[in-house]
Amino acid sequence: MTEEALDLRAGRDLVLRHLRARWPMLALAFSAGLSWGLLRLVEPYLVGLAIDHAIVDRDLRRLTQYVLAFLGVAAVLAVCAGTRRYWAMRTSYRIETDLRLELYDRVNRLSFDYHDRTATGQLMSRGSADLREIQAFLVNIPINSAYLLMAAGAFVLLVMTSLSLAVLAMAVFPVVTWLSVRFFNRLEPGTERVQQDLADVASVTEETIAGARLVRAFGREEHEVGRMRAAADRVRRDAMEVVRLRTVYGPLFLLLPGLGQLVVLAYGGWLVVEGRMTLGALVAALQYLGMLAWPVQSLGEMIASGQRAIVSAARVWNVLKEEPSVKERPHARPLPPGNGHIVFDRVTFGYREGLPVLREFSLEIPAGRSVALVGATGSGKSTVARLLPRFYDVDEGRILLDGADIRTLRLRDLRRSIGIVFEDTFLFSDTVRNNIAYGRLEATDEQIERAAKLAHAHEFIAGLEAGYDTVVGEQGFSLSGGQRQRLAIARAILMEPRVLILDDATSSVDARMEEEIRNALKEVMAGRTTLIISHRLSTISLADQVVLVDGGQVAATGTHEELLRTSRRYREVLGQLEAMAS
Ligand SMILES: Nc1ncnc2c1ncn2[C@@H]1O[C@H](COP(=O)(O)OP(=O)(O)OP(=O)(O)O)[C@@H](O)[C@H]1O
Repeated sequence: MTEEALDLRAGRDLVLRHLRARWPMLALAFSAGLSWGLLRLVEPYLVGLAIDHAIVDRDLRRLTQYVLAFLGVAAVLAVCAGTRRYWAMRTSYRIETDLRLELYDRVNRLSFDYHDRTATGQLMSRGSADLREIQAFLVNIPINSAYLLMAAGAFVLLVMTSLSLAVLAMAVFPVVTWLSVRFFNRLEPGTERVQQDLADVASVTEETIAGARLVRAFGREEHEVGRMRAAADRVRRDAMEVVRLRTVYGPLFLLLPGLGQLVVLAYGGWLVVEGRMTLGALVAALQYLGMLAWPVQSLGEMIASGQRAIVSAARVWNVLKEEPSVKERPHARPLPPGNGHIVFDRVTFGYREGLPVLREFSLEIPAGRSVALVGATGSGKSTVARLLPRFYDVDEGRILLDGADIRTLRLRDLRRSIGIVFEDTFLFSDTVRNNIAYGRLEATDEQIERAAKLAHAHEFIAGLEAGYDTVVGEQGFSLSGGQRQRLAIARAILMEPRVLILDDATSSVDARMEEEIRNALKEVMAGRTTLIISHRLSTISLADQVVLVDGGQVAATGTHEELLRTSRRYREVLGQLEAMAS
């Protein structure tokens, strides 16, 4: 779906930075691995000695000595192999966790505009498939280095045994390496496509699960299954392409080194028969050659796995490098004292450059007063509300809270001072108590209950099967729209915010529920600066003042009755809202 630009160098640097940070573990894995690689070379040497100096000479005492020495080496090898594997695994999982936390920390800090333009499934795939790819490569670094060391040693020993034999036996290896590089160069784009396809499948899955209700409501199950079929088919097709490549090249990789062994057996056998080489040396040479085969043919795979890991790391880097567009200034101030006096001073703002939603928007809300923003759909009401907690920063003009430009304040202070109730209430799979206390974990049971009472939620909570301990949210008890909204109101007011924003907080409930929520709102709004955005007249009428937003500006202000009398546009907009509601 989305093709993103990848900075491979940055991906590599990211992996290196994490390897450096975990160097003690890595050093342990390497030392065990390298000891293993060197010791493996001793085994064929011992076998050669045993044949030439014990078996051929029929000396059983010596044979026993060689067997015991072989056993000793094998035991140390086993310990080294275990230690290498353990520390390689430990390092790779540690780095995967480090990266995952770094990624999650970043995602949690990014501003709204980032989430506006990034598909959730893509982000989820960064945290799963891509991190797995990196881990799979990391775990193989110490292991493959050990194999490479072993192969280099085997090569040297083979040359020392017989130069002509080594040259002949190695003749096939350039072919194997060439094939390997060719294979993995073709494999690489294929596996990259599969990775991207899997991210797309994750996107579709995430959307259909998150939007399950919508899918059912509109009877679009078949369409969604069709969408998944297309995405899943792409994975299958691209994965099969990779399988075809492996089917062709895999047997070649087995066959060619076998030819090398054949050459050694024939030419080396001749050398032994002619008495120009000992039998032990031939057996050792055959074993050295065997040790070379695997590392040489898997060289391409190592390179490809490294490339895949770097592509994945570059994708992860694309998230890590994002800077939140809304940032706290270096010497940000705490919140000044006050009761929530708000000024929008000639604010211009647009989500995209050159497309302003608000144009020189000016509005003053005295502390403790409530204002309802009314306007046609898409006129920018919610945008006004999103600017106050700095979900986005204004392009021009400024917003003052109790006299301070909000950009000079500590972000956390600012956001904690604003309670927001959105149109759809998100509940975590957790208890009612924890959902209410989400913004203030240290709140006592009494405080939570008081907030619930104010929000007219206490009664229904008390009626739930486990009261405040009932688990709600996706995996728990399902609450009605009105109940969810009242939990959201309780959650907002538990923060004792200076400013309360109700963004379409009553839109998803029926008239009777709205009545209940309205009663709750009346109490929590008393004496608190409140910004109401609603399509419902009854909710709008809760506000002291109504502001008509039109063309990105304040078109008129007054009480509901005043505007009804004086503003034709207000009457028009209300007409539209009513038409929509009915
Ligand atoms: N995240 C976003 N990215 C880009 N454009 C956006 C975004 N959110 C809103 N817009 C656009 O900004 C304009 C104002 O949107 P806003 O949500 O503020 O309107 P609203 O008055 O609250 O509408 P409604 O009454 O339908 O909720 C609309 O044209 C909308 O398409």
